[in-house]
Amino acid sequence: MPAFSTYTAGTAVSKESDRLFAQPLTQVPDFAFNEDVVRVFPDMIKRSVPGYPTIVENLGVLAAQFAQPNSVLYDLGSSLGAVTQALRRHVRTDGCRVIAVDNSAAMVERCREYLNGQDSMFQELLPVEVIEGDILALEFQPASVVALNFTLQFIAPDQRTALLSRIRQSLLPGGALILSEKLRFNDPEEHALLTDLHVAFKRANGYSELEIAQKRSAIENVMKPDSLEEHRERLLAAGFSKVVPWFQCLNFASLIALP
Ligand SMILES: C[S@@+](CC[C@H](N)C(=O)[O-])C[C@H]1O[C@@H](n2cnc3c(N)ncnc32)[C@H](O)[C@@H]1O
Ligand SMILES: O=C(O)C(=O)C[C@]1(C(=O)O)C=C[C@@H](O)C=C1
Repeated sequence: MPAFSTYTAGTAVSKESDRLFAQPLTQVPDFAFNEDVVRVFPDMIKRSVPGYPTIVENLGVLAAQFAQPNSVLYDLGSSLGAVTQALRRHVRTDGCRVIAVDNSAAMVERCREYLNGQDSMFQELLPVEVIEGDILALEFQPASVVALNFTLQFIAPDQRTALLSRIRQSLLPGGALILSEKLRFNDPEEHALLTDLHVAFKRANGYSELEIAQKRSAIENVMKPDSLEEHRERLLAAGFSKVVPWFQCLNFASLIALP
């Protein structure tokens, strides 16, 4: 029986602990957002990403400032819909609707269950459509808020500028892209210090040295972080006019990019 907790507004999400990398593996497979990850994802992301709950909740607060009447709010790489739920808690602008997109069938299936549960319990929530698909192939509608919460780092580096350009073109005046990412640092000492501190964060959250090492090798081929400078340059090259970091905890940060 899966364990459940009431996480947000009465919607039950799995509270199964992440033990995926606890046993020695003869060969560590590349990390994938599959059924096994979906089962433990709320626990995994909270224990792995410093500041994650603060980023998600405040993403809703920021979005409420940029939401324009009768526009779309995108949650790209929505996983189980944590950002979508924060948008629903905070955005009160007339006529807004959320489009959540993820290319993991397992994530999308579970996300729809959570959101349907919310819909049946509460009236007057922003309408949400959950699409199973590749954000690189998405036809964007005019949008006032686009959230990429720890998703761009999983997109092939040579595809990132084109995606951000298409997002920029879809953004309405007064809107914003909110981009959260793991960072790397050009200064080797700064990189080593913040990487060590991130390992200390994981250890303090109950991960063993084996779990930390096996997760690192699972993820290194599929997740390619950029530096803050690379993000800024790429966003400006994609047509954004201003890039404002609003949060950093160790090697994880979130930026506001204005059209
Ligand atoms: C770290 S998770 C995002 C976490 C989520 N935004 C949150 O705040 O809880 C990255 C997600 O991006 C999705 N993803 C990766 N590449 C994608 C793509 N090309 N199109 C759509 N979704 C993608 C993955 O399936 C995964 O669910
Ligand atoms: O850097 C790590 O070790 C991470 O686990 C980071 C990260 C992320 O930033 O998305 C990677 C995959 C998991 O989905 C959760 C967290």
